[in-house]
Amino acid sequence: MATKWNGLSFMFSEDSYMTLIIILAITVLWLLWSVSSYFRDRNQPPLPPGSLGFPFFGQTVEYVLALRSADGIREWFQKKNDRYGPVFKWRLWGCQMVMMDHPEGNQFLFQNEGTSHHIFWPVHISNLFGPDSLLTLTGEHHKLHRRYVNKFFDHNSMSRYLPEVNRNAVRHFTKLWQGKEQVVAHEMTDLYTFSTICNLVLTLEKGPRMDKFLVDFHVWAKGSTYLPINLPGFQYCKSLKARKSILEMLGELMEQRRREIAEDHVSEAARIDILNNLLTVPDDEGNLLQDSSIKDNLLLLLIAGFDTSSSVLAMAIYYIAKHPHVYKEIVHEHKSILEEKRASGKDDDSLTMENLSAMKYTWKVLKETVRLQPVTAAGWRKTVTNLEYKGYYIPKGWLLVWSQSANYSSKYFQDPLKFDPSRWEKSPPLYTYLPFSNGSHSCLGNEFAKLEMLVFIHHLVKRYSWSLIDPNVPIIRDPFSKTLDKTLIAVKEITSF
Ligand code: HEM
Repeated sequence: MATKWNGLSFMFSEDSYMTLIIILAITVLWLLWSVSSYFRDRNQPPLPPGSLGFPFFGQTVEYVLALRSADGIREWFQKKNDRYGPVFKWRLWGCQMVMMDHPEGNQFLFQNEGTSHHIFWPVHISNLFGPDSLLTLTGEHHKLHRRYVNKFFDHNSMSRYLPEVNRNAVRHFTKLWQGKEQVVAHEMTDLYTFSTICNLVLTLEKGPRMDKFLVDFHVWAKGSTYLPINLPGFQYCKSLKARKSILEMLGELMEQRRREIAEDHVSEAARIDILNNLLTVPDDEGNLLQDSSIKDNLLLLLIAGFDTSSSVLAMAIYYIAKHPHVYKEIVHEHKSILEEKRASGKDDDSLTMENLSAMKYTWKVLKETVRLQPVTAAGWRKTVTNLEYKGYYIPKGWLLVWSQSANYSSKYFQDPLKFDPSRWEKSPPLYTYLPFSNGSHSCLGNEFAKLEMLVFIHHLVKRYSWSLIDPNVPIIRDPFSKTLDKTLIAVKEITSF
């Protein structure tokens, strides 16, 4: 009885009144929210069709699995498109998203960037890039930083970088390909693009430091496509550790360069590299970037300029081998360039910007490669206001998604799964083909990527013919496209070209 009395007295104690008030307040708030959303729903257009799936996870698992191959991701988008139409909602890593259509949706997304929406990355990905990276910055901060870094990627800069990229390519083939009968081409393109970007960004020569960098970058890159579990043994945790190790090395290189600048000992090549520019050239407001910002952006340039171009080059080698008429046409183009050079008295390995401009067919081959094997399958922006698009309501905080799925649509590309560089004689409608994205976060290094890829193909075609060891090898994504055998090829040296 005493216990029962004690229990009742507890029920009517001060604490219990507080509990009752909190429960009542929550109930009233919930009722208010329900009533307001009832009226809001009646007055507002509907949400886009589609399914958000399970709370938090939504379609995360199926999407991450689909990302493992270009076919997988193409089929995933196609399935959704067939079921719901080109604009649909879904959920990834706890974020509600709306897929935009082609080309109007993409145009809307890129043209209104910074007003109704801005760049967004899930926390686990922005932690890999860092808070000061161009890829994660938004608004005025991004504009200022981008304008600044862009100075080092304009057309004039390209002609300054060309001789060094060319020297690096020649060195690459002389040191790593000579005397070989078989080559793992993707490993080679990794080494080429990595040494090229290390040269451009840091003037870092081949050696133990570059080898350690390369290992860390491979580990880092995988982090974005695995479950973000930061526990020992999990890929994501390894990728964060790799980031830390890369930043430490960048810190050491910055200190070393600062000493060289102070002692006026900077080499000719290093004077034009990105590190030197970031350490010495002030921005429009007369300031130098802070160290954390320099490190995040050096890391971004190294990562953005390495795996991406390497994957495109390795896949181009694969497609060229599979299409002998494409190989023939490329050979013809590069022979003509060399004949012209010889006619003007130049018979060496040097290349000019004019020579690169003459590589029109090679560029079509690379464009066609990246159409079928895009580097980025999709990207997103976060809405900062409620939106209405094509009769649908998109709430503030949801994500808008642009994708490369138009690359596989017969609406824009005839026989879309066929590798056909000649299709690039005509351009597709604006905002359908977006290999380098668009808008304020579009690829900053696209001109450089074009330059280094054309240089590589030129020296490859001049020196070797090649064939695939396994023409039926499957293509996967990890995180970028590659064949399962990393494009294993048999190579034959060409004695006169
Ligand atoms: C074939 C090679 C490449 C492809 C296909 C490619 C593609 C892309 C794409 C699609 C984006 C935008 C992502 C988005 O909008 O969400 C991007 C951003 C970026 N890329 Fe590239 N990229 C390539 C090579 C390079 C190279 C060589 C560099 C550097 C030298 C580079 C530097 C950057 C940077 C700095 C950004 C971020 C720009 C910003 O957020 O303001 N990329 N790239």
